[in-house]
Amino acid sequence: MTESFAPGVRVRDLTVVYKTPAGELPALAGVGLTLAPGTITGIVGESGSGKSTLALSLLNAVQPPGRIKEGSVEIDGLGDVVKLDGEDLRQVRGRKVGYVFQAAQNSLNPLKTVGKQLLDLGRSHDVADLQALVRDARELLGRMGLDGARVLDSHQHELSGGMRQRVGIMLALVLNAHLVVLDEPTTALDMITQATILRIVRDVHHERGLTTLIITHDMGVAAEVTDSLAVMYGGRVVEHGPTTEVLGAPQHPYTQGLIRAIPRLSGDIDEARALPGRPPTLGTMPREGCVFRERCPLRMDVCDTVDPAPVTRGERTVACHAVGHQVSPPRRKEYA
Ligand SMILES: Nc1ncnc2c1ncn2[C@@H]1O[C@H](COP(=O)(O)OP(=O)(O)OP(=O)(O)O)[C@@H](O)[C@H]1O
Repeated sequence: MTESFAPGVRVRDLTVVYKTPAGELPALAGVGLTLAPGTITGIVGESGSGKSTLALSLLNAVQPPGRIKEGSVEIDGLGDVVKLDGEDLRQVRGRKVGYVFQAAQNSLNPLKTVGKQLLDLGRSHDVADLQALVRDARELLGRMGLDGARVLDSHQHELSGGMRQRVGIMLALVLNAHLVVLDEPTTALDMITQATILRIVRDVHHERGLTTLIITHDMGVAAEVTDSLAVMYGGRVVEHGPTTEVLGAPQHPYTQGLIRAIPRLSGDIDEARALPGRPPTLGTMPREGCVFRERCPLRMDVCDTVDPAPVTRGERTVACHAVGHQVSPPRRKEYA
C-alpha cells in the first residue's frame, strides 16, 4: 500500500426514517458500524434491509421523503457529516467521499459527453490539473477494459449498461477521494467482467490507500473482495466482523441462513436452502422485539419483546439473544 490517508468511519446510533402514509417509519434503527482505515467493508443483506440508506447516509445524501433522524457519521478529517450542509457537503461528495449509487448506470447527463462531465466534475471541485484528471480517467477506464479516449468522447446513449457502470466507478475514483462508497457497483455486468472490475476496485483501493465500502446482494462478491463484512436485516447491522470469520463461522442465525442459501458450483445444488419467509418492509417491521424472530430457528421468548443489542466479542459484533446463550433455546426448529 502507498502512504495512506485512508480515513476511519464511525457510524453511531443512526436512525433514518421515511415518511409514509402511516407516518415516519425507520429504515435504519440505531445502526452502529465502524469502517477501519484502509479496509474494504462489504454490506450484505436482502432487499429492503437498509443497505442503500446506510450508503446514502455516509454522504448525508438521504433525500426526502427520508431524513436522518438521529445519530452521527464521523469520518476522520471531516467530522460528523450529518452536521454538514451546503457548500461544505458539496465539497465532501466526490472529492473526499467518492461514490457510485445504485442507479449509476442512469445518472450520467444525456446531453453531455462523458469527458465534458468529467471536466465539469473537476472544475466544480477546483481540480488544478484537468489534463492529469483526464489522463487518470483514461487510465482507469483502460484498466476496466474500455477504450478510455473513446468513452470520454461518448454520450450516455452510446454506452451499454455495463460500460456506464464502469464510467460510474471511474468517476468515483478519479478525484482521489480516500473514502469510496460503491452501492451494487457491478450488477449490470456479466460474471467474468464483474470479477475483473472488482479486482480492479481492490487493486486501486490498495494502490491509493483507500477506505472502501461495497454494498452487494452477492455473497460471492463479498467473499472475493472484502476484508470485513456487515450483515444487515430490518434496518439493523445484525453481524459484523472479518469476512473470513463471518463467512466461515457465522454466528447470527440470519447470516447462517444467508450462507446456507448460496447455491454452490460444486456439490449438490439442492443443498442450497432458500431462507424461509420474507424480510419485513417498513410497514410490517415489528415495533418491539427482534425484527428477525419470525424467520428465526433459534427464537426464544425474550425475542418477542426485547430488540437484541449488538454485543462485541473480539473482532465480531452480533445482535442476537441466542448467541452466547448457554442453555438450549426452547423453540428451536431447523430451516425447512
Ligand atoms: N424513498 C423512499 N420512500 C419510502 N421508503 C423507502 C424509500 N427508500 C427506501 N425505502 C424503504 O426503506 C427500507 C430500506 O431500503 P433500502 O433501499 O435502504 O434497502 P436495501 O437493502 O438497499 O435494498 P435493495 O437491496 O433493494 O436496494 C425499505 O423498506 C424501503 O422500502
